[in-house]
Amino acid sequence: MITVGEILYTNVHPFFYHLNRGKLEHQVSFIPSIPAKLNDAMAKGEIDVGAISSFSYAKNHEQYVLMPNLAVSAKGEVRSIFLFSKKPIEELNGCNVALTHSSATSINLLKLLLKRFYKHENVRYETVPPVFGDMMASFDACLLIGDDAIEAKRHHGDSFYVYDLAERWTAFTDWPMTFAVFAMRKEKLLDEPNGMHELYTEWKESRHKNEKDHYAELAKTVTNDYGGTERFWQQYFTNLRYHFLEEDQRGLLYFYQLLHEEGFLDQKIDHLNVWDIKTGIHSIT
Ligand SMILES: C=C(O[C@@H]1C=C(C(=O)O)C=C[C@H]1O)C(=O)O
Repeated sequence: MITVGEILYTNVHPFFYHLNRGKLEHQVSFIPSIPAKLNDAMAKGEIDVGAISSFSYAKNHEQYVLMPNLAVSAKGEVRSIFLFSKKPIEELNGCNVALTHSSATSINLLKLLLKRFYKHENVRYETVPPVFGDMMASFDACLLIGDDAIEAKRHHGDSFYVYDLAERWTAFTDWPMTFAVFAMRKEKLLDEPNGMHELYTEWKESRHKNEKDHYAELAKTVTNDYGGTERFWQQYFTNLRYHFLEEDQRGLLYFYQLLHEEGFLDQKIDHLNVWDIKTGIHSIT
């Protein structure tokens, strides 16, 4: 049996929407949750495979192997990871910032951007539940991700300064940002290569079906479930990068390098361990 983490955010729907759950049922069980919980469960070995925060991969890379060519990345705007602020971002030194408890990558990306590129040495961060009203009642700014961020922007986007973190990252570095990667626990891959292969094929197939109709059907379903317009969701999915191309991988390694330089990541990560279906695990530098 393979235990699979399923992020409860719309941004990973392209991989899950057309999944043939009936076919996988006999060998796979799904655990739906927010990224931070799935990161922890995966680190503890309670989950064997799934999309996790790219930051969490860095922390536990010795235990993990990445599935090739699957990720959630953006070059420029991501449209679902926002810093909402009462002041312009340039003036946040000395301020209090609330961080959503559901993220790992974006909270570290925010800390990195503020320290490295805005030269803010003195920002106080607190991790709290993603409740926009509570966050803005007690803090100068707050970071939300996923559907929480989309909803807050929809309702409060005009009342605050709003910064898209991927847009900021690409503006400063020219690289894409990868928020989620598909990681497997190494020992499970060795035990169940066929089951992993089947899952991998299903995720790719689901993504392919969504790309084929330009996310039209998915956008319709998501609009019914979450509101917004079909046009918004179709553009949202089309804008995201789901193929973890070489440029995405290099951008991710650059992110890890800067995190290490600024003291947000103890380990120096200069390669990614990626599964090659034919030859086993190989290293990308
Ligand atoms: C694109 C997004 O990426 C998500 C952000 C994550 C993080 O910050 O740790 C983790 C998983 C991703 O699904 C989003 O939430 O909007």
